[in-house]
This record gives sequence, C-alpha cells and structure tokens, in this order.
Amino acid sequence: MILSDSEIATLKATKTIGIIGLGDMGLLYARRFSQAGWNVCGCDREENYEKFSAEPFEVLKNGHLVSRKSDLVIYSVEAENIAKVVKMYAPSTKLGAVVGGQTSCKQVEIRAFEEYLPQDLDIVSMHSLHGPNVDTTGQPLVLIKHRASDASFNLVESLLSCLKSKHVYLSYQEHDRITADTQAVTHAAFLSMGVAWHNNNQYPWETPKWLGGIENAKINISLRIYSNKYHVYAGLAITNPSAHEQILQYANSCTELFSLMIQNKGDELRRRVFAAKQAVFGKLPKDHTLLLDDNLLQQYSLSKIPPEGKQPNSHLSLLAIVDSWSCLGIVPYDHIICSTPLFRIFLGVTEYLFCTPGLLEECLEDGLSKTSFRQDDLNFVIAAREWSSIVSFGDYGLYKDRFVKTQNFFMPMIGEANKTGNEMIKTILQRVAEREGGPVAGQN
Ligand SMILES: NC(=O)C1=CN([C@@H]2O[C@H](COP(=O)(O)OP(=O)(O)OC[C@H]3O[C@@H](n4cnc5c(N)ncnc54)[C@H](OP(=O)(O)O)[C@@H]3O)[C@@H](O)[C@H]2O)C=CC1
Ligand SMILES: O=C(O)C(=O)Cc1ccc(O)cc1
Repeated sequence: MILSDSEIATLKATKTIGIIGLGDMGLLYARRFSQAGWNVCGCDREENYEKFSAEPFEVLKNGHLVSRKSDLVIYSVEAENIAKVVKMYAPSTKLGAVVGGQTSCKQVEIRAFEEYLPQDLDIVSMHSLHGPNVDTTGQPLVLIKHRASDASFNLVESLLSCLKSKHVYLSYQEHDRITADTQAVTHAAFLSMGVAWHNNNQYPWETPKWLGGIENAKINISLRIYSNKYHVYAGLAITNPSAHEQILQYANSCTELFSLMIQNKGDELRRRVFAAKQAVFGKLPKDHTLLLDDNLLQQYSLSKIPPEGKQPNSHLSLLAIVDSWSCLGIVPYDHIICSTPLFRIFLGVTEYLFCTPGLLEECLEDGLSKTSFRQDDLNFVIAAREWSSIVSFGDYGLYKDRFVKTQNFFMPMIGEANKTGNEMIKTILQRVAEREGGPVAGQN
C-alpha cells in the first residue's frame, strides 16, 4: 500500500535507503530517490569510490557501511555476483531492516537472502522492467513481498512510488516464469539475429534485403541489445531455469520450421504455423487494433538506401516465436503485465505479421519458394541453437565471448542505432500509453 503524503514525509525524515551497486540501475534508483527527498546512501566497488563524488547522495566505501546504517537495503549488482555480494554484506545489515534486490531473475537473489540474511530481517524484492534510459513512468515494476510485515512492504512501495511506474504484485516464482518469456526468449531472438548477420558478414542496413518497417525494428532492437552490458542478458537467461527450456524450444522451432521450408513441405508448414496462430492470436477480440504497423516503423531506418518495393522474406524469427509460444502453451498477452519495451515491440511486429490480412500467407510462400533468404535463415537457425547451448551450459565466459565478438562487429553503428532506437521506442511507448489510457512517458 502506498501511504499518505504525511506518512511518507515521516518515513523520509526517519528512514535511510541504501543502494549496493551504483551501476546503471543502482544509480538511476539512488538519484531518483534522493531527488524525491529520501535520505539515500550507496556504494559501488571500493575502487570506484572516487567516481561518485558529484552525486547528490552520500557515497560510502563499501556494502558493510551501507548495510549498517540503512533501514532498507537494495542490492543492484550483476546476477552472477549477487550470492557472493549478499554473503559478504548480509551480516552487517541493521537490525530490523528490510532487504531487496533489482536482479532480473529472482531465484538466485531470494535464495541468497534466505541463506545469508539473519532471520529477523524482512525481504521485499523488486524489478523495474525496463533499461536505465527509459522513462520509468508507466513502466511495469514488480514488487515481491517475500518475507515481510505490512509496514516493511509499505516502506518499499512508498519509496518506489516516486518512479511513477505501474506496480505489479507477484511471487518470485511467478516473476521468473513470466520473465523467462518476456525477457529471456525475446533477447535470444534478437541476439540470434545479430550473430546471424555477423556470421554472414553483413550489416543489414547496407543490404536492400533488410529494408522496411519490420526490418528496422529487428535491426534497432538487436543493436540496442548489443550496445548493452553482456552480463544483464547472460544473468537473466542463465539463472532462470524456465528460460533454458523456452530458449531451447525457440531454437527447435527455428530448426523445424526451416527444415519444412527447405524440404518444400508447404502443407505441413502452413498447417503448423496456422495452428500456432490460432493458439496465440485466436482469442483476440474482433476489434483488436494492432500496436504496430510497417508504415510507423518505416521512418526508423539506419539505411541510406531509399526503400524500394517489397522484398521477399520468410520472417523465420517471427514464425518461430509464435510456434514456440504455441508449443509451450504460452499466450503472450497473459504476460503483458511483465512486459518490457523490447517484448512489446517483438509482440507488436509479430502480431502485425500474423494478423494483417494476407501477410502471413505471403511470407510462408516466400519461405517455401524463394531462395534469396536461405543463407540468412540457415545462419539464424545456427545462431539460435548456439545461444540455446551457451545458456544451458550456464557458462558466463562463453556467453561473454560470443556476445562481445558480435558487439565489436556492430560497434561502428552502435551510437547511431541507439539514437534511432530511442526515437523508435519513444514513439511506440507513447502509442502504448495512449491505447491503454495510462500516463504518457516523457523524454528521457
Ligand atoms: N540494465 C538493465 O537494463 C537492467 C538491469 N537489471 C538488473 O539490475 C542489476 C544491475 O544491473 P546494471 O545496473 O545494469 O549493471 P551494472 O553493471 O551497470 O551495475 C552493477 C554494479 O554493481 C557493482 N558491484 C559489483 N560488485 C559489487 C560489490 N561487492 N559492492 C558494490 N558494488 C558492486 C558493479 O561494479 P563492477 O562493474 O566493477 O563489477 C557495477 O557498478 C542486475 O542484476 C541486472 O540484471 C534490472 C533491470 C534493468
Ligand atoms: O527491455 C529489455 O528487455 C531490456 O533489454 C532492458 C532490460 C534488461 C534487463 C531487465 O531486467 C529489464 C529490462
């Protein structure tokens, strides 16, 4: 429950909020909380201490010093490190404090809290479902009341209310099951596109094949992911067991659909894809309006080549996501409460392909009869399988190596792609907010 203004004013005057890990998300939280009038302290690794001298909140040398004075401690460190960091600082936590974390997959975080925090401490965790450069207004923010009194939960919720996000209340198990789909598989698809382009040694904005609105969305999102830190994507996929199963299904769907295309098994391909369409989109109301269309996305191109007619494309990456949702019994609309901007865009372009009259038939025809995309599709299948193996091995080193190689390949275009991607995301989020009648996010 969000408390009244006067109750919040009392909390602001009496409680200290501590943030351990002042990276992208920790810094966003610390700055926003202190701007809202909360008493905030934080730390990063000791060797980074000097870097934070200009911040408007108190910066301490380490997590012991933050823990011993904070009434609410939020861990905002890499998923790979969370258990180690909690183990280190948990014994210094102030008596009666509340502890939470920002890790994208909650299983490891909650286990670490249960194992290392003294029993008398409350646990309320959270997860902002967006990156650090997206306006927090109206974005989903998951709150997990794992082991806590109402007073502890109210403190956390009242603090987070300054972000103006949309609060979603889940258990940690529900959170992990849903975000495996809305985050891990979404990332797997865009990561695979990047590796496929890299392995084909092509920049898609230089090739006339990749022109058009849907292609712009694929390119901008893929490069946006490769502009980020690898550990964010590695952590949320590797630590989430549901993600392993779902990413494997995505790789299998890619393989099986591509196999049907190259064997020219048109009837079987159409039967399978239309059954998946029915399972995923069959229950949409008749007056459902599409979130995205090709024209809207047309303007967000990195290409200098003017668009010229329609290019044949099998859209294997989009056929495979619907097939894998159908095989796993997932209806993505049920997961919209935990949707990230990237998931909404992925669902938006998929919905556009599947629900615009005639488009799906056309792309299945292209997949079966045109060979111009075969090499790209083959590379895409290989990339999807590679990501699935890396995630199931649980090897952060291997993940980093694969990610960074492709990141370097795209490096010359990352700055411009981020600029265009930000504009594209801003337009799409405004459209989401207008449709839902919620608050419209400002520029960020
Ligand atoms: N980026 C995103 O879009 C989102 C990320 N998340 C999650 O939030 C968490 C943080 O992510 P993000 O901010 O992006 O990552 P960052 O790498 O930017 O931040 C993590 C910070 O924690 C620091 N750190 C590591 N160990 C310690 C320690 N012992 N004491 C203090 N600080 C430490 C890191 O230092 P160093 O770099 O030197 O290791 C780094 O500065 C992750 O679990 C991520 O999954 C959640 C939502 C969105
Ligand atoms: O929108 C996305 O999927 C992102 O890539 C940003 C992101 C990364 C990690 C999270 O836990 C939440 C959001």
